[in-house]
Amino acid sequence: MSDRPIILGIVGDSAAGKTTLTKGIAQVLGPENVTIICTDDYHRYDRTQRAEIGITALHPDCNYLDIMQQHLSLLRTGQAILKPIYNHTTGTFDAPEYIKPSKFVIVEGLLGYSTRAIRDSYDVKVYLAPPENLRTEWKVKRDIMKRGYTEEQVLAEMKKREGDSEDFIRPQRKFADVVVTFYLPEEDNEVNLSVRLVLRPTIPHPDFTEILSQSSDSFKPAIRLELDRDMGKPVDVLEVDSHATSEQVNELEKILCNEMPHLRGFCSTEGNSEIGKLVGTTGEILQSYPLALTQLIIAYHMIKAIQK
Ligand SMILES: Nc1ncnc2c1ncn2[C@@H]1O[C@H](COP(=O)(O)OP(=O)(O)O)[C@@H](O)[C@H]1O
Ligand SMILES: O=C(COP(=O)(O)O)[C@H](O)[C@H](O)COP(=O)(O)O
Repeated sequence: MSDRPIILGIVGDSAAGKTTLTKGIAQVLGPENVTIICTDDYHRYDRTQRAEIGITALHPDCNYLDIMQQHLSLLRTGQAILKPIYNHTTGTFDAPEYIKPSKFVIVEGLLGYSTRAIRDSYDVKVYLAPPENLRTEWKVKRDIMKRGYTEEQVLAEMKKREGDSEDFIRPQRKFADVVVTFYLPEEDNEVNLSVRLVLRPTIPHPDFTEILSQSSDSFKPAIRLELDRDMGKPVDVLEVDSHATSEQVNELEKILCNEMPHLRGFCSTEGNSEIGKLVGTTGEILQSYPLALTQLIIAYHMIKAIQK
């Protein structure tokens, strides 16, 4: 059993869904067992300074990556840090906060896999890659509702950031153990999101062969495991369609929960009504099976890491 904190990285561009997934995983692991760190706190410049210099928050030079790395090393050995705080409302920094790591630490942000030393700090690495049109929709709505911007301002900022997204954010995908893509299926009238999980062989995934055997060329179940390539390398891909039924979801949950008794309370067979819930872009509460299964699979890896 590991007696140091287990560290999960969640990386992706702005409004890719990092905070939403982080909260969902913390709920499965028990919020009292989880310390959440947002790496926006390691911005080197405040909003006014960034505008003056003409640099975006996505550029490595705009962040104290060295201090982030020091802090992750300390957290990994169970030591406390004095973490800066970037305030998204004011665009400036608040007084730093003292943080002692809990059993699990989730580190979410823009540049979490950009150096070798930082990457080596994690037990599990997740990258969020929604299609760009969906991310734009999420960012516009979220930044209007929560961060006080207008639609024009958000779109102009995204345009300004595009070069840095391409150069510094997206290349980090290749370092992830799991790449998560929520997307809107093409079928007419579909409003719920499906998920595509790229499972790299960098960590041992649950045994999904039972699911693999159910697929065939002529029959495409709502939950399926496929072999594919991602960034040129062979990977397993677990697809969960938005229209998967609760019975189909339960089958997958059983695979996870039989191996990991701690997760049992979160399998919907046991009737947990909270898993997969999220706050939508207009503040509405939604519930998604694809999100619930994503939360469970990542929580599975965190608990597995603690057992090592
Ligand atoms: N899995 C999801 N399903 C539906 N909507 C989502 C999902 N993830 C994120 N969103 C929406 O996108 C918005 C931005 O997500 P958020 O988690 O704040 O992104 P990030 O932390 O990466 O900036 C959220 O306000 C939420 O409404
Ligand atoms: O891109 C992000 C990261 O946050 P998230 O991933 O949660 O979107 C923020 O916009 C910057 O940290 C600061 O920018 P601003 O000047 O808008 O505060």
